[in-house]
Amino acid sequence: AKARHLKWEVSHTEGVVIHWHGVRQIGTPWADGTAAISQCAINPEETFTYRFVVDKPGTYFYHGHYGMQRAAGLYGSLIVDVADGEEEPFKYDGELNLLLSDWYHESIYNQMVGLSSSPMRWIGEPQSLLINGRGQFNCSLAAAHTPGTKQCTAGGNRHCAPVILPVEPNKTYRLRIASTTSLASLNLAIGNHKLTVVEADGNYVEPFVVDDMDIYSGDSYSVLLTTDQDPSSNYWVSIGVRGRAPKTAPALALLNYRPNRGFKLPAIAPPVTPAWNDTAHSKAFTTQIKARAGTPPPPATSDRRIELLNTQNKLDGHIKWSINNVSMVLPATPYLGSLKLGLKTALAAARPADTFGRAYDVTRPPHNPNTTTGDNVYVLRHNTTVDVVLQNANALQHNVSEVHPWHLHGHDFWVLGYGEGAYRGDAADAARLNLVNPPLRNTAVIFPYGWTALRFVADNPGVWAFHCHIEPHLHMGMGVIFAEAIERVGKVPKEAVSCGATATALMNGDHP
Ligand SMILES: O=C1O[C@H]([C@@H](O)CO)C(O)=C1O
Repeated sequence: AKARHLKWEVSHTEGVVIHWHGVRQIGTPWADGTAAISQCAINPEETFTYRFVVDKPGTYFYHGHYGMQRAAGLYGSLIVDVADGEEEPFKYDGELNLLLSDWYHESIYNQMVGLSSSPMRWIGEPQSLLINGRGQFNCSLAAAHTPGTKQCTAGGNRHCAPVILPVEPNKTYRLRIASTTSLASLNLAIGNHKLTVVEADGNYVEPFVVDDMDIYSGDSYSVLLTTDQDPSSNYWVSIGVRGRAPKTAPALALLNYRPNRGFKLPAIAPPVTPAWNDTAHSKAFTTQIKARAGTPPPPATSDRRIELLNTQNKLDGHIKWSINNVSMVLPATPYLGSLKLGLKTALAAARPADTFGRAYDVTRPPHNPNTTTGDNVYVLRHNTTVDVVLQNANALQHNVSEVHPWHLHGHDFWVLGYGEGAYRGDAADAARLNLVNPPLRNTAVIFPYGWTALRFVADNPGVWAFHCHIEPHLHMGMGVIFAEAIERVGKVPKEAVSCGATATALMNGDHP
C-alpha cells in the first residue's frame, strides 16, 4: 500500500515522454519522445499525441526517455506487421514475443542521486532478470539443476511464475526478442533447440543458425525455432548475464509443447550462458550478422567521419562517461524548438571535436582523468553521408573496458565493421570494413578495447540522440546529439515546444 501511495505522489510532480525505439520518425522528429532533445516533457494533466508513420515492419519496443524512467519499468513491445498484401521473406506458423529487462529493488530516484553523488554510488548489478516482466528472486525454477538454490513454486507464486510459451510440435515459430535492460547484456538459449536469426532491429538479415545469442540493451531480433524435439517434454528458455561479472541469476521461461501442462518442469537442465567474459563468443555471434540480399548497400564513400572516444572520467570527484573527453549535459529548453528558432542560448560557442588525438592510449586508464561537460551537439548537413567510429578504451580502473551498446535515433546505420585496439583510419582499418552486405541496425555494440564503424545518411531532418543504451551510463553523460538539417524541419506541434525559452517565444508569437 505504501508503494502505491508513493507512485501517486510522483505522478503529480514528474513529466514523461515516450520513445518509439527503432521507428525512424521520418518527417516527425517532434514525436521521437526524448526529453530536452525532441520535445518538452509532458507534465501532469497535459496531453501530447504521438502521431507518426511506422515506416517499416519489424520488432521494436517503446520506453520512457525522461531521467531513468525506462529502468523504473516504463516500456513495452511494439510490433509492426507487414502492410496488407505484403509478405515476410520467411514462413512461420506462429509468433511468440519476448521483451527482456532487468530489475533493481532500489528506486530510480535513489539510483540517480547515487550516480550524481561525490563519491559516486554505482547502481550495482540487477536483482533479477525479467522475461515479459517476470523473473525470479532468491529462488530458482530449476533448483534441481542449480546447487544451493531453493525451488520456486512455479505455478503458485505470482512473482516466480515463469512465462509460458505454448507451442505445437513440428511447427515453426517466430520469436520476437528485444532487450530494454537498464544495464545487463544478455545471452539467450533454449534447451535442445537451434535458433535461426532472420531479423535485427527491424531489418532482415541473411539467415544463420546458432545455439545461443547475445542481446544488448536496445537490440531487437526475430529468430525462427522449429519444435522438432521430444514432444513429451517442455524446454527451458534461459537468459543470463554477459559482459560484466554476473551477480544476477539467469531468468527462465518455459517452452511448453502442447498438450503437456504449462508448468511441467523440463527433464533437461536449462542451457548455461557462456562465461561472462568470453568476448570471442560474443564477437563470433555479432560478426555473423549480415544484411539479407536485397538490402540497400551503403554509399561507397562518406562526406564526414566523426570519431568518438568513450572514456570514464572524473568531474570534481564525480564519475562521468565522456565522449572525446566531454560529458553530455542536456539543456533546459529542448533542442528541436530552440535550434529551429535559432535561439542564441541553444548552443555553446564551440562545437565538439570530430576526432580524438591519435596519441591516446586506449589500453590504459585516462592519463588525465579530468573531464568537462558540454552539449556534444554535432550539426549535420542534409543528405551528407556520415561515418561514426566508436572507440572503446580502458575505464578508470586498470584492466577494465566495458561493453557499450550505442543506439541512434531517427535512423538506421550500416554497421561497417569492428576492430581491436585503437582505430587509426589507415589502410588496415579500411580493410576491416564491409561495404558489400553490412547489416542495417539502430543499435551497435562496442567491445572492450575495440572500435565499431558505422555509416548513415543524414536524410531525416531533426535532432537525434545517439547514446549508450545503458541507462546509468546515459545519465552519466555518455551520448552525443546530431542536429540535422534543422532548416528543413516542418512546423513543430505547440505541445512539443511549450516549455523553457521556446514557451516564451511562443507567447511572443514566434512559433518554431
Ligand atoms: O559506470 C560505471 O561505474 C561502475 C564502476 O566503474 C565504478 O564504480 C561501473 O561498473 C560502471 O559501468
